[in-house]
Amino acid sequence: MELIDEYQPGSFFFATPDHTLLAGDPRQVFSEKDTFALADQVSAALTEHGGLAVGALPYDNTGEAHVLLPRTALWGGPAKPGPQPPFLPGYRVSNDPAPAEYERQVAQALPVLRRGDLQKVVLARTLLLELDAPLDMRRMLANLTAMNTHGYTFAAPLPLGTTLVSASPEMLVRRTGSTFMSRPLAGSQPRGTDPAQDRANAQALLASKKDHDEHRYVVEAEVAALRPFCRRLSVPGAPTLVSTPSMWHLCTPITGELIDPSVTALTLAAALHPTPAVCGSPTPAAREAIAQIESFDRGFYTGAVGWVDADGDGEWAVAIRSAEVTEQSLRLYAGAGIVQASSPPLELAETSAKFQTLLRGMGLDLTL
Ligand SMILES: C=C(O[C@H]1C=CC=C(C(=O)O)[C@@H]1O)C(=O)O
Repeated sequence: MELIDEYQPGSFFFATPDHTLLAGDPRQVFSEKDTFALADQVSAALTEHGGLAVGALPYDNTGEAHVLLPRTALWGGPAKPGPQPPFLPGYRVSNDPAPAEYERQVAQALPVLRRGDLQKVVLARTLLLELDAPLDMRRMLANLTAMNTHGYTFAAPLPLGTTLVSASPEMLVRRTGSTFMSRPLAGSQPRGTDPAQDRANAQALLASKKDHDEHRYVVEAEVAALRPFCRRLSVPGAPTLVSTPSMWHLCTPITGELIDPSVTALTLAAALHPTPAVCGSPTPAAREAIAQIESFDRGFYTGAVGWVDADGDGEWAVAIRSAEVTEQSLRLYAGAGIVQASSPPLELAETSAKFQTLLRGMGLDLTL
């Protein structure tokens, strides 16, 4: 019996390569916008009630969080559902912004990057799938989990009754006792269609100065955010390659030991979020550029989803490769880090490749 079989709309589902968590029936909901204050409120409630808290942080610190204290929380081993037979009803697809408009938005950021006020900005686009009949979320989650054995697959309930579904490859932070880990990703190439092309794409990524620049800003920002909490911080000198079924990425696994072991996983997530993997560098200028250039509200896309327990342990994933799902629609999101050397058509292609994670999870073979 898989925990995923117990999934009901409104449940919180969080699968990692190590375990599966299914939680529901909230006794309390926290919506505090200031994530450090949120972390303190959640810790106080966990001290009183025990157990754990689960939920989602939005991308922007002007949006409300949605963190719950569930009455029920079931843990299982790694989820191993089989791939599902086709389950998607008929659908219509539309882009927001249109692909040419996204290229124009990337081009709009380039002069600002060249002036040097901004080193990197992550710009996103969305794809709306309107369905002819209700979506079977449980089968979609099962299919995503089956295809995404090395990353996170989650479904987090959101304030207005929608659900954030994701097959994210990126760990924001995992705390176990006084030690923690973060695995920032930035710098990407699509997987190749044959083994030779796939290897060539991986080698091109390893050799790309533009992608190493994109990656370096994330590592530098994470180190600056984490150092005040750390007795020891270990950061490899160069990133390594990691892959998902759709993408290659550059990854730097950062580990550390806390000075104060009462600092929780949620406080560490608050300190890190939003990293330049989803926002940019420096953060205030990137935030401003995103607000000016992007034409939609990110909501919980590029936020963080995870759990924290009464001991302060927990794990938070970056909410990318995600979609906001209603009963009969999915809005998929994909972004790309833009730096001085970016080219609008290549960034458009990168976001199209990133959409494939969820599209394939739905059993769709769509050329974008
Ligand atoms: C913002 C996204 O990906 C981030 C994570 C990995 C690689 C990225 C990149 O190479 O641009 C992005 O920083 C997304 O998938 O929507």
